[in-house]
Amino acid sequence: GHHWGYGKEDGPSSWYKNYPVAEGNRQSPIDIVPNEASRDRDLGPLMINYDHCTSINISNNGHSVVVEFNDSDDRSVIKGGPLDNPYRLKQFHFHWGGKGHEGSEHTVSGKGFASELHLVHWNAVKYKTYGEASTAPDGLAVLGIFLEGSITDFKGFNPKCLLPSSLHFWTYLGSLTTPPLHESVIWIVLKEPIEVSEKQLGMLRMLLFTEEEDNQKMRMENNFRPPQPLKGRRVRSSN
Ligand SMILES: CCN[C@H]1CN(CCOCC)S(=O)(=O)c2sc(S(N)(=O)=O)cc21
Ligand SMILES: [Zn+2]
Repeated sequence: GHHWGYGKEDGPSSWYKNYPVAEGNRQSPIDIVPNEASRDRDLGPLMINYDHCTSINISNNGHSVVVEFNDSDDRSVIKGGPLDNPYRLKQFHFHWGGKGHEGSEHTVSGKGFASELHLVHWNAVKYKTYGEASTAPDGLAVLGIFLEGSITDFKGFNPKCLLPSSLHFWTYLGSLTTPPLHESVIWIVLKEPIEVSEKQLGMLRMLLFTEEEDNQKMRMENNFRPPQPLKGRRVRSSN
């Protein structure tokens, strides 16, 4: 398929050439401005159940580090909040920068975080396969969690213990933040960041881009798309 990346030639500002939806009306990420978000009474609490999540593998897909889960049943689901159905956990991955407060995809009043964790879920009630859901306007729900650098521990990759204490969130209708940029994502961004140690962030930064076919190695960092135009969308806030 079309090769894309985060470099000068193949990065976010050139994705529109092969993926015209990059200039669509519900692109992600966005800059979230808290006092412009509307508090919505009928946004119920988010319900996250990862107790029996079963990870299958961890891989470097050349764009991020991805942990895949068994999504053959409803054992790991997210529901409530803006969602009309339970959405099944499929994978999680990270976006990060080379230093400091650059690296997250969403920003809050222009402020970025060192990294952003995306837990990707799909609507298995309405769609038969993940692929089908990934192109439907209500097919995916991605939970975004900001990571900021400080010296604490985070215990491995069990998503349950990657969640902050508060599940207060912002939500809006958006897209995948990488090609194919499908406008199929209900975004749920938690307000409270989790803290990871510089050591862990360093580990993320150490990951190399490794593409089987091309042998030149690029450092995998700054794998984030900048905020996209809101185009009149409403951002809602949980109570
Ligand atoms: C590098 C490609 N990243 C894609 C791969 N998938 C999309 C295509 O799937 C078709 C079956 S995905 O649904 O796993 C997904 S979610 C996000 S993000 N950053 O918006 O959370 C990007 C991507
Ligand atoms: Zn992502």
